[in-house]
Amino acid sequence: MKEETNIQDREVVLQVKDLYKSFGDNQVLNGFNMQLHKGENLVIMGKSGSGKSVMIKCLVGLMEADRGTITVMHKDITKLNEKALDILRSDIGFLFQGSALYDSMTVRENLEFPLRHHTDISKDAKSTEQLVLNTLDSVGLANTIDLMPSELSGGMKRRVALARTLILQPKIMLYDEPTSGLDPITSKEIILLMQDIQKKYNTSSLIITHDVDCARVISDRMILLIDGIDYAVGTFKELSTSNDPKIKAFFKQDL
Ligand SMILES: Nc1ncnc2c1ncn2[C@@H]1O[C@H](COP(=O)(O)OP(=O)(O)OP(=O)(O)O)[C@@H](O)[C@H]1O
Repeated sequence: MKEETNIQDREVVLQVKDLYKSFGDNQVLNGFNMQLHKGENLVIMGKSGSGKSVMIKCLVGLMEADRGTITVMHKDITKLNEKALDILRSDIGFLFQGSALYDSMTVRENLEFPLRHHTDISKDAKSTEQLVLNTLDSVGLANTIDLMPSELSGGMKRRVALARTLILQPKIMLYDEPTSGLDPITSKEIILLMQDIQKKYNTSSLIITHDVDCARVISDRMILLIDGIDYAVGTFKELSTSNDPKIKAFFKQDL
């Protein structure tokens, strides 16, 4: 008997099938497919303008696809009403490029903020404080609880933004360019933190990045979004050693 389950054999928590989206003559997604398995780190790479953000917006219901199906935790999101969609969204955590903190609030208040909309998690002041502290601790920043965002470095802000997302204990994490704008050392710290979090919370993560180093370190599997489709799917090793000119160019280019 095998000791470990193959990722591909695990439950599918997010699935995109045959997704199409165009803007006028600009056919951005042309039948894109994707499957994210439980506990998996799936990286999506694509050149600038290839449709990564469009895909992620369709995923979270911020944009309507022309055609195709999107299933999150076995539910077809196009068939859900707003209330059901809201419940489902609470299972999904986002760390987007611009996930800015609220500048006028302390770190503690920033983390308490999402809890207000999810009273099932926040019970009383004492347990809320403990939850805020524990979550900050998991990003290594428990000592910043009473600081203002202006007192934090760029990397620390990104960590606090991550903690603010984690406090709702999402099952799926969506990271859009988690290392953009950070220096190489801080980027590495964020990547290690993403790995720690995946282990601690057993989340499934979809990571959109241009950062080849980030992809190498974090991905269980990768998808290259080229010409609006899932042009290549495989491990970093498989794709980075491919002889296909389109894939090769991808790994050489500064995207
Ligand atoms: N609301 C919109 N209206 C019209 N065109 C759009 C809209 N949103 C995106 N596009 C177009 O869709 C294409 C893909 O854009 P998208 O933002 O998804 O690229 P991306 O892969 O995320 O790029 P980057 O890595 O630079 O963020 C682009 O040609 C863009 O101009």
